[in-house]
Amino acid sequence: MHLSNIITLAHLRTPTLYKVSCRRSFLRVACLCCSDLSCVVVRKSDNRTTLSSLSIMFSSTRCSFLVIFPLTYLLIPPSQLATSRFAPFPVISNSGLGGCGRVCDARRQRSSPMKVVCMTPPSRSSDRNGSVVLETPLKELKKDSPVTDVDDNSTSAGGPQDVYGEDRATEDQFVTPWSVSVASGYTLLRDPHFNKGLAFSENERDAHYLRGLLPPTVIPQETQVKKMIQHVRQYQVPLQKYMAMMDLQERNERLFYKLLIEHVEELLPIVYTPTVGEACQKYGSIFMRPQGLYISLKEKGKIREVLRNWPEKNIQVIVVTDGERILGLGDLGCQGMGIPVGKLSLYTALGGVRPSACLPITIDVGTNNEKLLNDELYIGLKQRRATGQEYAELLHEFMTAVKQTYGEKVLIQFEDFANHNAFDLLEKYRSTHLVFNDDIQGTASVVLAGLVAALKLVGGNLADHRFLFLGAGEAGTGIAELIALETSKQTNAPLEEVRKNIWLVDSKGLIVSSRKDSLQHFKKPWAHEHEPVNNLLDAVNQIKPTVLIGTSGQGRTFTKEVIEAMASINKKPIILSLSNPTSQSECTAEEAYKWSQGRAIFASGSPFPPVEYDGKVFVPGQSNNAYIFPGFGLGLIMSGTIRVHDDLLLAASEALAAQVGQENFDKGLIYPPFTNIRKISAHIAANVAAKAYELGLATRLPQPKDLVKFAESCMYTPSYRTYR
Ligand SMILES: O=C([O-])CC(=O)C(=O)O
Ligand SMILES: [Mg+2]
Repeated sequence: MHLSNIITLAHLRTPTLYKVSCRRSFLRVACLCCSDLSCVVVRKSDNRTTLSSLSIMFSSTRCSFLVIFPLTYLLIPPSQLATSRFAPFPVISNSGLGGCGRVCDARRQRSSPMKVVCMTPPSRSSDRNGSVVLETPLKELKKDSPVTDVDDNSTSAGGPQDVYGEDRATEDQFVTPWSVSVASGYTLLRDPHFNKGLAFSENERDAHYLRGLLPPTVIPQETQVKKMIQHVRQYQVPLQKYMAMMDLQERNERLFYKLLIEHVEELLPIVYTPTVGEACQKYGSIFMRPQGLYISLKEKGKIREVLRNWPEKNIQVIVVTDGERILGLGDLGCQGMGIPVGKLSLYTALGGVRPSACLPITIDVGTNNEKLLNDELYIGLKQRRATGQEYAELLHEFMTAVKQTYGEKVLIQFEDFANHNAFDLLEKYRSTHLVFNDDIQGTASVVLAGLVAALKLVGGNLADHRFLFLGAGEAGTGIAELIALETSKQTNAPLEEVRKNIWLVDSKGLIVSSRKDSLQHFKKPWAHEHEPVNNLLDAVNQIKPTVLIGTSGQGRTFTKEVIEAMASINKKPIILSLSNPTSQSECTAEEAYKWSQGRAIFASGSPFPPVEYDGKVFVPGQSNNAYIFPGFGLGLIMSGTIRVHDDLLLAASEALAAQVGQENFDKGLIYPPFTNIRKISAHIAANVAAKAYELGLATRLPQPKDLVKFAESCMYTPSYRTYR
């Protein structure tokens, strides 16, 4: 077990319950902050340990921090532990504490930027349960040696202080480079989780050894936000803005999220679609520091170990890609990492999931992108994609390892997998894991919400409309199925019947029954009786849709003729051009409004600026799954939901549609603005959780009375904490 896995830090002076991360029933609690050590063994129940009683025992010490060691760390059997109650713990020398030997003032009550690090994991072996027990060199801890034996100033080699046996090490002995430290001084300034830059107060500068490491001025976070937005705005090129934002995320996480939340409309297109697409394309050359976890074919058989290498243990959401279909840009291999990183930034900024609970993962099984294979700066495996059994085995090991490591309730969001794998993975794991495919299900949910809102502008029910899709992949068939499901619920008509109002065109033309035998399985439900039609324009003229939806990944495919045909059939044609990024959008907002003489109700996957046509300003909506997945995920997490059911997607959709106000409709909008996204996410989360409780899928009991308030109370806010 990795050291950071087994140590939980707690503040002694807060007499409450502490959640501890290990699964053993005995813990040894020791103070590592000062040499004035005490030590107790506590019994933990229900994964919580009462520390209130400990404050009495520690009141004689001057120290305000505890480190809790689970049993495995000390290698003492429970029987022995039970009898060695209050047995002392060997002192770890101040030098071993990396500056933590300073006595902390117990009277100060606030949070502390403390961390425990193991430079490399010690050698380990698996016990029967698959958990790992430390072997050496901690074996050399003299577990029976009383604290009173210890001479704090002793420097003699192999003395009581020499708990790691380092002084006696010779070249042929293995030594583990441990370091246990409070983040302070220079290290604190370079830790993005704790760094506050010039916002460190005078007191904090004194208490955390920051004097002289910062210029003398102290500024509040609000001023830092103002400064940073000016900094980002000075760049003309979106990719430069992206890099400035990533740089900030690496430097000062809370400032990054505060900036993103407060300027969400402006910065979403930078940290997310469309700029993130360009960042993925150029990832090799802009790559500075790794973000997220890379699991390649080289890690086959070792995925649990790879997961353990991630510094955070309490993971709630994983976004994973294999990079084969990044937005509409195709196979970007390992460089697809920008997508999970971007999606998870939105989980935090838009949905309020703690950054430390988010884990971006890229699975690298190679790439079929020749350009990348020949690029010396390519960061991934330089081989063609593994497929078939080899692919399935790696993915299965990954799915199993995730559940073993993080439990049943971790949400795994599949992102930007190619069609065949996306459908197969969702099908295979939906009954055993908490999985969600953003491109199939998230996109479907956001589009359904937009359509339900659009009905207020065009009239009628879903059943009165006729839908035509260009693109019959994940998004196209996912949206089609959710529309059919909702229509069937509203009308009580069988699913097969309502599907007949929904038509799809793929690269070979309209999907019709005569093509059924050669169709991929996910297209078959849409093969209706009709003569073959081999292009979109003819399909529009023959099917006469009221709604045209682009999910083709092909830019400029809604031509002037196509839009004009839609406008000649409908008074208010609904046109959704969903492919991302902007270059792949089926048409631009300007084209949609101009070619329909300002009559189109238009939304797109990537953002477009407002358009002036015939003296009127049209504000295009953004039909992007970013409206759904952060709130949807929050709803699952806060209710402890263990499986995703289609009704949860409908619940998310319904909640989003309900957030479109009259002032939005008046502007022709079918989505609310992103400025209110955290409020919107809280409503989505509440509706999703309510449905999960109704379906018996939620495990967090009892159900909170007011789910919207509960969702809001669960949300992370990026304001700075005050350090004691
Ligand atoms: O990332 C986005 O903007 C939406 C999405 O999931 C995709 O296009 O694959
Ligand atoms: Mg996607």
